[in-house]
Amino acid sequence: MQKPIRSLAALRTAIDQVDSKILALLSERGQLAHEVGELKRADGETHFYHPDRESEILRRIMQENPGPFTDAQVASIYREIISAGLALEEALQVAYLGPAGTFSQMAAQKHFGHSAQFQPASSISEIFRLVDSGQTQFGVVPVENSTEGSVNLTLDLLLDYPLQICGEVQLRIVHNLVAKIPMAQISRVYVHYQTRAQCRQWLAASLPHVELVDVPSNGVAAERASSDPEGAAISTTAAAEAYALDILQAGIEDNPENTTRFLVIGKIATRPTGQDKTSLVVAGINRPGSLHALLSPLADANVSLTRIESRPARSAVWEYVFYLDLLGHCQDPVLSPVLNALAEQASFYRCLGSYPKAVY
Ligand SMILES: C=C(O[C@@H]1C=C(C(=O)O)C=C[C@H]1O)C(=O)O
Repeated sequence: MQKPIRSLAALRTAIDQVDSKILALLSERGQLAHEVGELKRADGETHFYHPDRESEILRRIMQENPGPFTDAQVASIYREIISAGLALEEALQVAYLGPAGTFSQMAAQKHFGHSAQFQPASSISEIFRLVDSGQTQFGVVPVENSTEGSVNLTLDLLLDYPLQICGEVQLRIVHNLVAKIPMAQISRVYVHYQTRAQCRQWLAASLPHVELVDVPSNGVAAERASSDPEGAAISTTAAAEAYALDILQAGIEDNPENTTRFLVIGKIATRPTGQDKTSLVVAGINRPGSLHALLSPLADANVSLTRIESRPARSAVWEYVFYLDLLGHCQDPVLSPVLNALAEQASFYRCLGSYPKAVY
């Protein structure tokens, strides 16, 4: 039998009733989270925030999602609910690479929700300084891009500071040509070097004769374009909005899958969730077969190595350290003895942290 077609007024009444139920449930959830906070305080815990528990919640919600919303949509709604509850218990301060409107800010908001307190930093080094000195509890730093590869400065700073990686965020990076003027009037494009590398083919094909001006961030690119009567920028939609620029062409990145991975740095350790990654820095003795010897405990135990990157050791010329990302948590019964074996083989070993894999 066909469902009777409901009138617009009836549908709106039904939506109002659902909204009231959602609101009552949100309040109930907020009250429960508050009680958890009270328990934690009574137990002498200094942190209310538990990224491991949050990623378990988001994964479960995505698994149970009946539609019509996508998994990413329900996850981001739940992220905001958790973030709002958290803000009532503990003000989380998070440093990101500013100014406002950058991908780092979007990554920070994707991970912590909009209710955290965000502090723009002028450089990646400053983010590490802010977290190390306790001025912010967490920082979000870019570590690799699927088109351009590693952010070397982040890798080096991870070794310089005694901080922990406590999360990762993946963000699809969409670049746009933005300006106040039509395409034909553009003589200059303000662009960050990473962005320029990710849009190289598009720039060569679409704007071959314009001057490309290097700027320190995608946000500054938009700012400069807004005060140049012949200028355009490659920037985010948020920065275009902030500086009243039009989007002349959206999605100009050469690789349609262009994604950046960010790390969350802080001083807390996360417990295993069953869906974790561990990041290490190791060095072998400089002789034939030493990398093979270092990695063989991983291969023997069937541990997945998701990334390996080498960087100059900076202690001696032509010596290297290796950054490894593995699947699993350092406290997992399988991984823990493997890491001990690896540490024994290595001339240098440091675990940068175990953390839940990016959820969406
Ligand atoms: C409520 C808790 O604390 C915080 C808030 C959470 C939530 O709103 O679900 C989840 C993890 C923590 O960041 C908890 O640990 O269960």
